[in-house]
Amino acid sequence: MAMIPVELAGRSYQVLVGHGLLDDTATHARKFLRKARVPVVADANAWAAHGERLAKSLATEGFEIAPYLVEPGEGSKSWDSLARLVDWLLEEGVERGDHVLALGGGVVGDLTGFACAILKRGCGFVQLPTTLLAQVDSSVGGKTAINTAAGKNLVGAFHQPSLVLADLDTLATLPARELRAGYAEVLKYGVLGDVDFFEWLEGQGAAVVGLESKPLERAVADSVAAKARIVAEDERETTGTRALLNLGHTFGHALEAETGFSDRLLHGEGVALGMVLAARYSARRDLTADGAAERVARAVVAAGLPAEVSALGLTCDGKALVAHMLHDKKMDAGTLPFILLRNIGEAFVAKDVALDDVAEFLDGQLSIA
Ligand SMILES: NC(=O)c1ccc[n+]([C@@H]2O[C@H](COP(=O)([O-])OP(=O)(O)OC[C@H]3O[C@@H](n4cnc5c(N)ncnc54)[C@H](O)[C@@H]3O)[C@@H](O)[C@H]2O)c1
Ligand SMILES: O=C(O)C(=O)C[C@@H](O)[C@H](O)[C@H](O)COP(=O)(O)O
Ligand SMILES: [Zn+2]
Repeated sequence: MAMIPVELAGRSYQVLVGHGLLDDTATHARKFLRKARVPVVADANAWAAHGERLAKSLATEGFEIAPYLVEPGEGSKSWDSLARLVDWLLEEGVERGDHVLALGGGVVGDLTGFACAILKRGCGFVQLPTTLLAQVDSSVGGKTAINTAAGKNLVGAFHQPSLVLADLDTLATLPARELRAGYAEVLKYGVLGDVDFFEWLEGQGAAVVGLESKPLERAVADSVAAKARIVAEDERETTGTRALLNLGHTFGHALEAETGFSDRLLHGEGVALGMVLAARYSARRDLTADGAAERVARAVVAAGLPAEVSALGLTCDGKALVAHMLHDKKMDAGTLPFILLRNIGEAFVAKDVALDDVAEFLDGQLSIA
């Protein structure tokens, strides 16, 4: 098992990565649970596959679960779901000093985290991530949010969990497409800041997605450690360091919006496409070393992820995608910073990108057969 600290003044916490952790939830989370009845917000699929193990673990320490099931899918990161969940937490009598457990992927983690951020001005929560994406990314770092009609994650809060238990065994029941989507965020850590990790993934990516124990544990633990370092340095994305974690997301979120936040394009797939677009756009501006962009694209394709936006069958043009980008939270006094590459492992924040140039670049990418 790996234990990775997220060091933040006054609210540091541990991320535990390993096998069988869900069976020991009661042991690890005990100090956060003050009442016999424990509210658990769970993705319905994660609950069906792993709820019993969680209930059994809590029962060994005398806890009883109050389950609240969330409908799977991005649609649950909505005002309606948030309102229903907050009402339920209030009915359950959750107090500020209590902790809520969130079992599931990034959708349940983001929704529950946000509900806990605003419930009575903030109660505690523990993340029990059950997707690869949630284990390597969304359960760590305290970004919580819902989507609105205008775009992705537009209403939310920074609210850190008190503990994260990433049980690798839960990934055994995850559909292959979801595993691949989560892998995009793993690859992201290599592309943005660690060429050695990227190279290791070029060799071991298939083993990671194939859930081979050792490579999987290393990939998850190294990803979490990379994220923990960045979050500790720039928790609220104010200095530019944390913005690097947004590599691929400016393009990716626009594609997610254009496809209606639906199963047509999963978040991780949008990130994979977005990373390739960011790399190619960097090449267009002569910023990157020769061949770097296509090397990123090859790593994406090798993992069974989409690398060509033209294959999505979108009918919009580049301008329409750029219009979605105007809602990006990185927007600053009318300028949209982009995360671009000098090389693999060397991402940086570019503040001099002209949006009509991006639209023109995207027109070309949309029509590549
Ligand atoms: N807060 C952050 O820092 C952050 C980081 C990255 C992504 N995100 C957000 O995370 C969301 C995507 O998360 P995700 O990829 O985990 O998707 P998800 O939460 O929708 O889960 C993916 C699918 O897997 C199912 N599932 C979950 N665990 C399972 C299991 N163990 N076995 C079988 N099925 C299981 C779910 O029901 C769902 O159908 C997006 O909304 C994205 O914006 C947030
Ligand atoms: O933690 C971060 O910071 C990230 O940017 C991680 C991303 O993978 C994640 O998708 C995040 O929710 C995107 O942030 P947003 O601020 O663009 O909504
Ligand atoms: Zn992401």
